[in-house]
Amino acid sequence: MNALFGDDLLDRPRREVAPGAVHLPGWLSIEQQAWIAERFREWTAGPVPLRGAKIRGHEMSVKTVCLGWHWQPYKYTREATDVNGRRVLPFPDWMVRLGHRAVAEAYGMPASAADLYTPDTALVNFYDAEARMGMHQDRDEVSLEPVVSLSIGDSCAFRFGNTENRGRPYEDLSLESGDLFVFGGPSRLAFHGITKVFPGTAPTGCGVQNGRINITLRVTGLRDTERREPETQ
Ligand SMILES: O=C(O)CCC(=O)C(=O)O
Ligand SMILES: [Fe+2]
Repeated sequence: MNALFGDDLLDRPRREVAPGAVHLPGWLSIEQQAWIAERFREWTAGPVPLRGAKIRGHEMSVKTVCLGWHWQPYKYTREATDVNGRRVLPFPDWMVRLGHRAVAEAYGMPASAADLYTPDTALVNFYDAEARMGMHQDRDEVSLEPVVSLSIGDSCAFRFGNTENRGRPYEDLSLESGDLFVFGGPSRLAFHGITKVFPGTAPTGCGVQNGRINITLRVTGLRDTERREPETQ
């Protein structure tokens, strides 16, 4: 019943968690979630596979595949130089549109203003029941445009902290399948992490039976530096 009539959303209103950080529960419909989960299977088929990035020699428990630009600690490149050297898949147009809508709705902006938000990379994370992500800042981007985060599958405990350090003050909130979380402005460099995934909580029909997909859309602020061949006259 909950999934059908959205009763759970009555207990989970949209909320500004901190200045510039907005949680919109149940933002994606179950059909949109299932459609994105299908795309996830295509992205993981290559050219670059899902992999745990290595941080100071330790492989992350969260597995990631990127679109547009490939992220590795602590840089973005077009080719996955720490995986197989292949260029990552392009950033899809529908994700640019989704990013516009997300920013417009989170900040109550007219759609025309949100059009200026042009994400060019997505980090697509997969969490199994044991995966966690330690407290960190998203700071490998040159741009300080907002980060748009979408969740599909199992629920998790998301810790959203302050911009100074990994410790308190922070708030623990639950991110569930279909939720949108946008953090920008004064919260853009807030520390955040995933402390737990709750197995068996993915709603029927979301396209993920076990585990959690998280997609963060970002603006790298980078430009390709390789010189193009001059056009022949
Ligand atoms: O899984 C999440 O909700 C957060 C992911 C994240 O913080 C990141 O990819 O940098
Ligand atoms: Fe992050």
